Amino acid sequence: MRRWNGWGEETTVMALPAAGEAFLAERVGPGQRLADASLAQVLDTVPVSRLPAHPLVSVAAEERVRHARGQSLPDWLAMRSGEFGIFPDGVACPETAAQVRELLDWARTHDVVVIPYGGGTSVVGHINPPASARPVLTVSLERLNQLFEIDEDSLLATFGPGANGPQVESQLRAHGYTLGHFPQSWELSTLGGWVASRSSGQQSLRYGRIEQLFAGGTLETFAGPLVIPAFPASAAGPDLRELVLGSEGRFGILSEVKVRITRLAAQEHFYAVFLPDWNQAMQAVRQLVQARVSLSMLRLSGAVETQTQLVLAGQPRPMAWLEKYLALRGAGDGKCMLTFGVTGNRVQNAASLRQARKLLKGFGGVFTGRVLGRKWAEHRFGFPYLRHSLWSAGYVVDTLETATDWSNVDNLLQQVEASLREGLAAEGERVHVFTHLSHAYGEGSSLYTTYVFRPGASYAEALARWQRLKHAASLTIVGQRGTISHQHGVGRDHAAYLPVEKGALGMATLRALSAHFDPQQQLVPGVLIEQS
Ligand SMILES: Cc1cc2nc3c(=O)[nH]c(=O)nc-3n(C[C@H](O)[C@H](O)[C@H](O)COP(=O)(O)OP(=O)(O)OC[C@H]3O[C@@H](n4cnc5c(N)ncnc54)[C@H](O)[C@@H]3O)c2cc1C
Repeated sequence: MRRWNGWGEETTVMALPAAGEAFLAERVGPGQRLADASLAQVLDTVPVSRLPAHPLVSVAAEERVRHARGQSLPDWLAMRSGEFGIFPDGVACPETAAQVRELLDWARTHDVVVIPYGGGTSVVGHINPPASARPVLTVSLERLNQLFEIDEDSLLATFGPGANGPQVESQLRAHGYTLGHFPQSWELSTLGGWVASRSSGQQSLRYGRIEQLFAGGTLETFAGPLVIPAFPASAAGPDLRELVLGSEGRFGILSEVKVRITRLAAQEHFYAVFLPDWNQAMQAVRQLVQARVSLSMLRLSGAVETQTQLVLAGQPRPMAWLEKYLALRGAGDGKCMLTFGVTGNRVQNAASLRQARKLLKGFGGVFTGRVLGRKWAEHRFGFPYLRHSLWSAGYVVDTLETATDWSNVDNLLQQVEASLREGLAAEGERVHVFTHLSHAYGEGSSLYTTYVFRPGASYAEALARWQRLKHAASLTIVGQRGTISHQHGVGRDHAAYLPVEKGALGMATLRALSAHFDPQQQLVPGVLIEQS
């Protein structure tokens, strides 16, 4: 069963090795454990629903608790402390597009606020019910998860929006296809959520971001259904898919999603290479993508992330041998690990691997084969579980991400890291910060930063610390030419920083679109566009 107060399946655990705990204690101090609330305690705080009865709407307390929060750090603290504050008044799980329509019509009649809910994996406060005088209905698309149609000539597949990663892939793989969209939240996040929040998967280098995969579909809005047909390409004016991508539920509910699919590859392997220092590593990655070497993923860890990963691997002896070997080959202190994948047929993969190895060798890269790459692939969806073991050990972990052009990547990285590292200095606290580049493009790269800190003596203190860190990093990002989000979206947590990026006219355009599709502002108010 899915955890009600954290990530993933209750039975799945990713342990923090003893060496990992010691490593963190050395960097930020001994852990500080806070007591968790029980589900029974939280259920006692759920108020009576304000919604009128409807056959598709459940007002059961547990259902409302389980759909009240996503996976952001404030969500995590709310769930662990039991202080949710606000719950949706009800949860509906439509099974057909017609039921989605029916629920919107009903919400309009009864002046109900509506929150489209995919997998609830948002990390920026997308799906949290707002404080509102109107009742709030969460519409979970989880039962609308089928593959409706597959066009094998055109490589197009039509799904219900609530299909999560495993449901998308298992239904496509049965026919020999893949979508190739693998965000780290793949286990729980959904097609509709990916489109609505402009998601990026780990293998976007081969398959593209969701923008490239989303071919069309239907958005049910308060102004009626917006049907977007799929074309291989079109010059028929502005592309309406762009209205839906990143709309974060503000314009309507996706009830059907058409995606571009790919035949399953014959072969796929992941490899690890260590580069002597950050500068050479970054140049190597830039050249790999600009030379269009055909890789399916790459992830370049900075020196601190590399060191942290080797400790968290929990195998001190083999890692010590590896480090000795790498140092002998010129990748000592300051080394950076690059993990990359090749996907295709044997001939294509052999050629790509040869090209990549040759280029990386020119930057002092030490090739270590497939072992670490295989480990990455095995655990690629497992790392989010580490938040639990870190929490039990008394540490808070969160991540943030951005993207910028190559000429600014290093500057932005250094500044974001510094803003986090020094963010709690006034109260004498240290923050362990590390970064990787996860999605590289010809013109620039995404930056994905993880930070670990101690919660302090109370939940309120933990939240205040996070707010300070998040605000400092967000100001740095928008002030230094980064986007406020490369893949997590805007939600509530980034909404205040969005105007810097979009400008006054851009924000006015978004507001006008929202008013057009949702005149009474019933769809996730406060998300994407701050309430005035
Ligand atoms: C551990 C972890 C790892 C993550 N890794 C990645 C990653 O690698 N790449 C990445 O891109 N993101 C990642 N995320 C963020 C998150 O998974 C994505 O934003 C994802 O796209 C959200 O999908 P969801 O189905 O869970 O949507 P939800 O969280 O349920 O909703 C997100 C937004 O989409 C809207 N929405 C959902 N479904 C619909 C619909 N059918 N119609 C209209 N609007 C809808 C909601 O109203 C909300 O505004 C990660 C999150 C976690 C917790």
